[in-house]
Amino acid sequence: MAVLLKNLSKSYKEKVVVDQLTLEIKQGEFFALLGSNGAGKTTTIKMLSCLLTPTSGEAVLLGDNVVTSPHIVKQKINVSPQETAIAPNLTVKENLEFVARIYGANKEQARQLAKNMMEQFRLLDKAKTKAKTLSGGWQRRLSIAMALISNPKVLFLDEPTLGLDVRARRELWNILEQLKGKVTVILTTHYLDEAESLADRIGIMHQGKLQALGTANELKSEMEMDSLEDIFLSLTEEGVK
Ligand SMILES: Nc1ncnc2c1ncn2[C@@H]1O[C@H](COP(=O)(O)OP(=O)(O)OP(=O)(O)O)[C@@H](O)[C@H]1O
Repeated sequence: MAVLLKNLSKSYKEKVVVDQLTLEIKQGEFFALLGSNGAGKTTTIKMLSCLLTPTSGEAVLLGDNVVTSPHIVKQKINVSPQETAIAPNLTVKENLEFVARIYGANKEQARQLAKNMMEQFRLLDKAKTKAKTLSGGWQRRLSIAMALISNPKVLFLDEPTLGLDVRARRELWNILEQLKGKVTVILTTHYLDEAESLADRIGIMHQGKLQALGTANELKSEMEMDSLEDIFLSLTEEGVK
C-alpha cells in the first residue's frame, strides 16, 4: 500500500480542518482529491508530505509513519506545490540539474538526469530559457519534472493545471497520463474533467471529511447521477455534513 490513513485529523485551535480521514491508496494508483475551497485538501497533502504535523490519527506512506519517520518518508516522495518551486533566474536545464544535485547526484549524473527529464517533458527546446520567461504552462511542466527528478515513489500534485489555458492543460494531462502505473500520484484539482480523465479513483472532501470515494463510474452509480459535477455539487452543499 502506498498510502494508509487512519482517522487522520488536523485542527487549528478549535477549528477541525481535516476530520478523521481514513483511506488507502495502492502503489501506482492515480488518485484525485476533490473538494471546495477550504475543504482540507492542501492540509491533507501537507501532512502526508511531512510539512504539517497531524493533530491525531495516523498516516503511513510505503510502510513508514509520517510523524515518527519523516526523514524516510521524505526520501520516497516529492511535491509539486501550488506555488511552483522553480528558481526564476536559472534556466530550465539549470533548475533540473540543481534539484538533481540537491538529491545527491554528481555533476555528470545531474546532467544526464536533467536531459532525461527534458526529453520526457518535451523541454529540450527550452533548455537554455530562463524559468521566469516561461509561460505558466511550461513553468508547471518544469515544476513537475523537478519533482520527478528524485525518482519519488509517491508524487503529490497540488492543482497542477491551475490557471492554464485549455491547450496547456491538455498537454499537461498527456504528460501526467504517462506517469500512470509508474508512480503513485495524488492530485488535487478543482477541474472535475481533469479528475475524471486522469484518476483511477476520486475522493471528494467537504469540511474536512471524505464524503465519497470510488471510481468516477462507481460514484455515478452510487449517487444515481450522470455527471461528476452534479455529484460534487450535491456532496459539497453548505450545511451538508
Ligand atoms: N495555518 C492555518 N491556521 C488556521 N487555519 C488554517 C491554516 N491553514 C489552513 N487553514 C484553514 O484550513 C481550512 C482548509 O484549508 P486547505 O488549504 O487545506 O483547503 P483546500 O481544500 O486545499 O482549499 P483550496 O481549494 O482553496 O486550496 C481552511 O478553512 C483554511 O482557512
